[in-house]
Amino acid sequence: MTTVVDGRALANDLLNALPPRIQSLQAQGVVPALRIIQVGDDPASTLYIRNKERRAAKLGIDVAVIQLPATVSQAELLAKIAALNADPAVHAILVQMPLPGHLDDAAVVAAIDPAKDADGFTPTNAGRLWSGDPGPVPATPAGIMAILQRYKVPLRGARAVMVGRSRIVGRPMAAMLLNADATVTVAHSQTKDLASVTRTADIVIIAVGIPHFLTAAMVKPGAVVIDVGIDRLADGKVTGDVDFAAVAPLTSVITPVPRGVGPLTVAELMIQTVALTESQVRHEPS
Ligand SMILES: Nc1nc(=O)c2c([nH]1)NC[C@@H]1CN(c3ccc(C(=O)N[C@@H](CCC(=O)O)C(=O)O)cc3)C=[N+]21
Repeated sequence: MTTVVDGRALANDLLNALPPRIQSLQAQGVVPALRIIQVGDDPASTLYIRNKERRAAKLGIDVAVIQLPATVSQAELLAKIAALNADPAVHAILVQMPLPGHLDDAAVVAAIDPAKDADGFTPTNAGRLWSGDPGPVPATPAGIMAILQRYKVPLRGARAVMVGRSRIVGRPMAAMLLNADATVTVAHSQTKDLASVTRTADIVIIAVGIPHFLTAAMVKPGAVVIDVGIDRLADGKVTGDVDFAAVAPLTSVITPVPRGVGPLTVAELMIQTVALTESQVRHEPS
């Protein structure tokens, strides 16, 4: 029997815990404030950002998108981040990825104050995660952990294969699974005989950005399959990295695209924004 994850319902459930926390901050005169920096106007990024904005506004989070032209210089972008770091009314900052090629991703991410790092991408917070210490964590892998927990997928001792090694998904996901006592393999574009690796997995998580890349021959019967891909087909339809029709019948639990991992990414970002605000309020000099 296959269970298809309802990402939208789980996202709504998680978000239901936020209003009391937001109200308690408001009672202290604080409105959680998230700033999203978008460089250029990639339509997919604009859509994801709109979903984040809509959610934030609905919750009473003060959200604003700072649009910078695709030609912005590294120095100008770093100056914008420095200004947000210094603004006590801003609690959470994220720079939407990917950035145009002339910008240095690593340097841009490293410029964000780790205490305001909504995505948990800064080296400080990535290091905390790999060390097993608390801190802000990347939203997509955090959302996947919420799915695995809600659908009661056992992690201790389980064989988990992460396909993809990006800063935003693969690497932090591997750390979170390891912190949860899974046996973790990270596979990627240079992995030899990928199918023989994924077929050993109790849990396969894929984030490669290639439509229908994971086929039935790559999955062990009864496995859990988590699809992080948001891939656009020629006809404009959105699909995932998993050949869902062929793979789903083999699985115990599988996420669809859309309405699988995506809504959890947005929810976890809201949760992170509130958590960062709470910790800044606690640490405020009185
Ligand atoms: N600094 C940074 N942080 C991010 O968190 C970040 C990023 N850069 N760059 C791009 C990825 C992608 N991402 C998504 C957000 C919302 C949906 C989402 O709302 N998905 C819906 C709708 C999908 C659709 O219809 O296209 C769903 O899957 O049901 C998906 C993906 C955040 N990302």
